[in-house]
Amino acid sequence: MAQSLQLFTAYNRSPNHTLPKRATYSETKQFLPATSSRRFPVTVFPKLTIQASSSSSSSSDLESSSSSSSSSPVLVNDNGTGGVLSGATALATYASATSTAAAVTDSSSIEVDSVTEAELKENGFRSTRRTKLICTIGPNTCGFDELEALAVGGMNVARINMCHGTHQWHRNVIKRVRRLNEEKGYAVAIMMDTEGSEIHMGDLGGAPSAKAEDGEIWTFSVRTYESGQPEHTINVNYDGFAEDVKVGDELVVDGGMVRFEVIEKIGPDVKCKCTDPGLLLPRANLTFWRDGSVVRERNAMLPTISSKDWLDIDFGIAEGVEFIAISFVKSADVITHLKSYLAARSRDSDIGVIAKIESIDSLKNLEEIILASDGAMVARGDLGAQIPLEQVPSVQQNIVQLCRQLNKPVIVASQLLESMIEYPTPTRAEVADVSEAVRQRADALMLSGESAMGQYPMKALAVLRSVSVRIEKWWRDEKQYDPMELPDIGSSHSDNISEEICSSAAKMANNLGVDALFVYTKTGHMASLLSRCRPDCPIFAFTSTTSLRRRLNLQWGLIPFRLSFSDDMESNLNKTFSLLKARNLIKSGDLVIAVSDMLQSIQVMYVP
Ligand SMILES: Nc1ncnc2c1ncn2[C@@H]1O[C@H](COP(=O)(O)OP(=O)(O)OP(=O)(O)O)[C@@H](O)[C@H]1O
Ligand SMILES: CC(=O)C(=O)O
Ligand SMILES: [K+]
Ligand SMILES: [Mg+2]
Repeated sequence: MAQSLQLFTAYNRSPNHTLPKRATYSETKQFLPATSSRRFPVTVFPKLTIQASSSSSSSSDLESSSSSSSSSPVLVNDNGTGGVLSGATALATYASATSTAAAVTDSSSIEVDSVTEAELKENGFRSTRRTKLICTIGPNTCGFDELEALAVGGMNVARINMCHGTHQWHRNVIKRVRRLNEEKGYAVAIMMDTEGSEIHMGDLGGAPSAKAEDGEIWTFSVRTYESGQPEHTINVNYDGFAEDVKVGDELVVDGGMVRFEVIEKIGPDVKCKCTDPGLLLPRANLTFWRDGSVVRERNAMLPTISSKDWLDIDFGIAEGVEFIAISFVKSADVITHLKSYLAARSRDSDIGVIAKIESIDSLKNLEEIILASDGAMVARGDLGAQIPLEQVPSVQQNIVQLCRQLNKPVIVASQLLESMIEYPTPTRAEVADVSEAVRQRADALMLSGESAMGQYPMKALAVLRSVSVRIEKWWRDEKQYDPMELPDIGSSHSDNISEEICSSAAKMANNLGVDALFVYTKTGHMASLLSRCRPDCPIFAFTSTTSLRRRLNLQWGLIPFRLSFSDDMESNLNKTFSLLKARNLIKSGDLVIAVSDMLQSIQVMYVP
């Protein structure tokens, strides 16, 4: 070790540290001006060299994730001068290049997924993507090949929505993702999203969608239609529906995708006139509005976790999902209740509970809900149906900030690239929206219909990836460090020491321009504390279990590896250096800062 400095006292935190000038990294991706109105962003790629691994290590205990990889826009162009490929071609080329890398690594004893490996080697640590990407899996992405293409394209977490499909369908998706992880070394986590018991439409009698035109009269009814659904009829899942609505109310489908006005009530049937035409999707959410605000009659008393949700949760436990996202959370109690249920039911697994913020009640109790949860999702689809749309951006920013302060991962979801359900390129406004979420340093961005049933799931993911990398690079080049004040959150002195160590390590990493932060963590806590600081270099998180490795894959900037390690940091570091060097993932002279759960210290060293 060329230089090792152990600090047993934490540095003082300064919110406004100045940073030294850093080398700029060559551009890997850029948007060129479009000449036609809809054009896929083009990609300029640096040379990608795949090097054979010269591993001499006998250890079989290191795995790295795709997550990091995720990152990049790395694609292949062997002249390095800016050949232009379409996103899809580029992805395919990259995939084939990296599968060569995978083949090379097969002969060695260290597992590392090909995408991460190729990217770390080619672009260096600093240009790896920090923002994590979640894809909702649906009919267009549930096959093994599609799931693999998503993993290659940077999917860190696969979301399954229990509003749709059977347990068998979801089980097959989970199995395929697990197989992908096992065979290819990815660390794609599974997030199960509950249906919740808010009011929603039925399944449209099996039709994939239905078009509602301006002025058409539709009937919303609690009746279920055994023998086929009459035309322009929608089943509603909430028994009190016809009693609760009034003539003149506005009925809002899916947060405003389609609107109706209630014109007549006939027993259980509610006749409505379409005032804002659009596409009705199966099981879309329904809200009704009166005098400018959302009406919450008896439906406000519906349980957050319905009996169907409990069955789905049992399914999630049995399948060993990493995260359960709870729809329409109203208060912290439900999260606490679920967490104790999970603790009792699944002693050996540690399922993270994500609170979906998508109702007025959840905004009222925001801080206590986030504190009780393991993360939060800004579910803008339903949220935008409950609060005026123009409030959604500021609410998003507040939730993202609060989550970071409370050290909980946060996901920005819904309509990021909505137009890509139908078109191969995003709108400028969508790109701006994605950029803003990245600039806010959300942990993760989520695709919904774009990846579940859209026509261009891989392209939508490629857009998230390239916009993330581009915006992250831009803020690094512009030195736009985020001086967010991070309050102490720990309840014990030892927790506070960990926080101080992580914030000091992150600050040192920025000031010294180190190549990577290393964290050795048994619980993931120190890794999340480093991620919370949003440092300027990637964080290699070493953990001893595969399930924790997958869980860490939701958090900003973490590149999770599985590694068997001991309490002896010196030997952990030497082992890690030799394993990573053998794979050409780091080289002599790289500057690294390391922290761990086991020893309250910060070590700064050059890779020997
Ligand atoms: N498992 C599935 N099977 C069939 N279609 C699906 C599935 N998952 C999603 N979809 C389709 O993709 C669309 C968007 O999916 P998504 O799960 O993101 O819905 P959402 O409305 O954003 O989420 P939520 O229901 O939690 O509010 C759905 O309306 C549905 O048409
Ligand atoms: C994701 C989700 O549930 C929403 O946006 O409503
Ligand atoms: K859901
Ligand atoms: Mg929702």
